[in-house]
Amino acid sequence: MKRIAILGSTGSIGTQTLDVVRANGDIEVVGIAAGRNIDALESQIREFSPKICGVWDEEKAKELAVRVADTDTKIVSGMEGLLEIAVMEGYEILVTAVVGMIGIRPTMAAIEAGKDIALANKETLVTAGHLIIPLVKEKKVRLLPVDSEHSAIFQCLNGEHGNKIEKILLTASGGPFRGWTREQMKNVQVEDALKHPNWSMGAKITIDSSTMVNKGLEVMEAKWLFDVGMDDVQVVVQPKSVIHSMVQFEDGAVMAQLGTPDMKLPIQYALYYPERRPMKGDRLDFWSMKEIIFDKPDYENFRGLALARDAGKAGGSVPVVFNAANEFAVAKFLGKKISYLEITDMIEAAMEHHKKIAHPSLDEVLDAEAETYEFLKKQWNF
Ligand SMILES: NC(=O)C1=CN([C@@H]2O[C@H](COP(=O)(O)OP(=O)(O)OC[C@H]3O[C@@H](n4cnc5c(N)ncnc54)[C@H](OP(=O)(O)O)[C@@H]3O)[C@@H](O)[C@H]2O)C=CC1
Ligand SMILES: CC(=O)[C@@H](O)[C@H](O)COP(=O)(O)O
Ligand SMILES: [Mn+2]
Repeated sequence: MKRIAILGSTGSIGTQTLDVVRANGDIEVVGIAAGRNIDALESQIREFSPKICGVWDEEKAKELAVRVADTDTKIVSGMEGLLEIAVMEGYEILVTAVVGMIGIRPTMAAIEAGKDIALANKETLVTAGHLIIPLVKEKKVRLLPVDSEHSAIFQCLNGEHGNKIEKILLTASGGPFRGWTREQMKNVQVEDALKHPNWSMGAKITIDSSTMVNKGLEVMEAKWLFDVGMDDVQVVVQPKSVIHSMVQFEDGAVMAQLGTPDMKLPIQYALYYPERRPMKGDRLDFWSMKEIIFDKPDYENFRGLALARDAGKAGGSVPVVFNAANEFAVAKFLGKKISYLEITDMIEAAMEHHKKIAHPSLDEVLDAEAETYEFLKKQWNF
């Protein structure tokens, strides 16, 4: 019996992780956590009987505790709650499926406690990769990628026994505005940007895919996971998301992982690695697909992708500012407080304003996040 804890159990990745648990029947879920959605948490408690459940919002945590008083699940709240789940005894894999930099501290605490990490949350690695990767090595735990492209790369590397990567070919759908100019994107509304061509995901990452900031974050994520330089990761637009990513080796061979757009595969692969378990669901039909189209990314109109490259190359605290500004801007866009193009305007302004710290400590990472929020609030009069 495997035992896991899931931070972000009510979200897109969290609920699909629970689907994988249901389908396999040999995983015990000992801890779950979410932000505010206590209706979903209550039904998860009743179905999976976790020992502990975290709710970020303190009031909601109190409400949930009353609702589930008839169960044995302990309810905790806030960051203390997330940390308590992360370090609890009696489980092996933490699924980090919360959205945003909030994932850094519990992920690091879990690694310190010797847990393997199934990592969906890319913001954690983008902003704290310089702290997390050495810690993973020191504690000898496994960092198992869940993000579809990184799972694909991980699968392509399986059995390569340390053969050197010449290049990572990171595929991108290009999002709903592929081929558009900035002029055409001026009046994009939230509802338009939430229509991803291939994947059904949470709101924040769906907006990130539309701006291609998601791909920028993923280039930095690949840099940390696979120990390559920013220029060793080539973004390849492949609109149907059939090829989830590829690895080119020094002899010119290219290995690719293909599949339907279903996150349950990378989630299951991470949970059972190195074993492949059977999985029901759609299969690719190459006869009806007929062709796979490729294109170059458009760095001029998708400024977020260009800014991500700059941030990744600058390193230190700059990716923190890139990511924090994007998290702030996307929340404002989803709340209909700023226009679509202001997302990248905010990222650019925050990066220009920031004075780089070469090797930020965890406190400096979190301070750079807070300072970015303060700067943008002031500049945009929030
Ligand atoms: N969805 C996907 O297919 C993919 C997602 N990812 C990455 O995985 C992560 C999760 O994405 P996704 O599942 O789409 O996001 P969702 O928005 O669907 O879910 C986010 C989850 O995090 C919880 N949460 C939010 N804030 C807090 C907090 N402060 N404390 C505790 N829990 C919190 C939410 O709880 P509540 O419901 O209460 O708000 C919810 O359970 C992101 O980093 C994303 O980039 C990567 C690849 C694919
Ligand atoms: C499912 C997943 O991993 C997402 O990150 C997805 O890849 C988004 O697609 P694009 O960013 O390529 O549009
Ligand atoms: Mn991805």
